[in-house]
Amino acid sequence: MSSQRKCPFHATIAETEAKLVQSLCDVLQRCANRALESNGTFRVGLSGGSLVQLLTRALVSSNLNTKCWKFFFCDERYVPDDHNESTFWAYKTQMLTQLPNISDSQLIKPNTTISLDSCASEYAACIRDEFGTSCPEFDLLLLGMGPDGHTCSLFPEQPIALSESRRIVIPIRNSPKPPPERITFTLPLINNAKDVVFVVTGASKSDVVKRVFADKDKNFPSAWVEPTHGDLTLIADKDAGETFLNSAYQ
Ligand SMILES: O=C(O)[C@H](O)[C@@H](O)[C@H](O)[C@H](O)COP(=O)(O)O
Repeated sequence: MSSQRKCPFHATIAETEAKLVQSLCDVLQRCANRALESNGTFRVGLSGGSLVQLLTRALVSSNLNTKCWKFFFCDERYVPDDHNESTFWAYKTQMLTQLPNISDSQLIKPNTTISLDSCASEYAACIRDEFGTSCPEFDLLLLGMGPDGHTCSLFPEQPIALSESRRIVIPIRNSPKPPPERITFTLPLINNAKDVVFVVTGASKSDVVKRVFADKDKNFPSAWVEPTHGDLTLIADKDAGETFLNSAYQ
């Protein structure tokens, strides 16, 4: 099952990790400049996994001024803030420790001390307040992708989450990847962003990168990411990008 992509699509398959980090720096610079010129704040959505280290490297190696940046979480595990499975905690302990100019208050995190449903709805309200609109438009979303084609906490086994059309953040109760309880951005919020960038590494993802970005195979949640008025970018290392590179794509 494949379909035509309507949004502009860019792909970078980086030969080395240094080049991948440089591509990420370039995206950050472009999106931050645009946001800061137009409204004085750069709002970016983060994902967990390998992105934590890659983004940290990108920011450490660049001289980007992050003073007016705000970081949100495209998904978060429903665990205490200082839990070793918390994505917030990963950024706090791995990124903020290396970037003292970024303060804790620039990480806008979900409240995982309340019920899971409230955590999701409160985070949605927080995002709507931040943007002053019911239809927030992130300047940039940085997404990862699992070998099963999941992104954020939208998993192939959970089609109802994928079909959410009203709420911008929802609770997830049966994530096949632990921990089972999470909150996640939904497609209406993801696809309203100005730029959505997947950062994907590792040979285990080579086939799925091709299935998602070349075949646009909707069996994989990542293939549903298609900004309605923004750009879609894939930044992959050569292991993850190999099968994609060898295929014809448009
Ligand atoms: O909450 C999670 O389980 C992770 O955030 C997860 O969704 C991650 O983003 C992808 O699995 C890609 O992870 P890697 O880049 O580490 O492979």
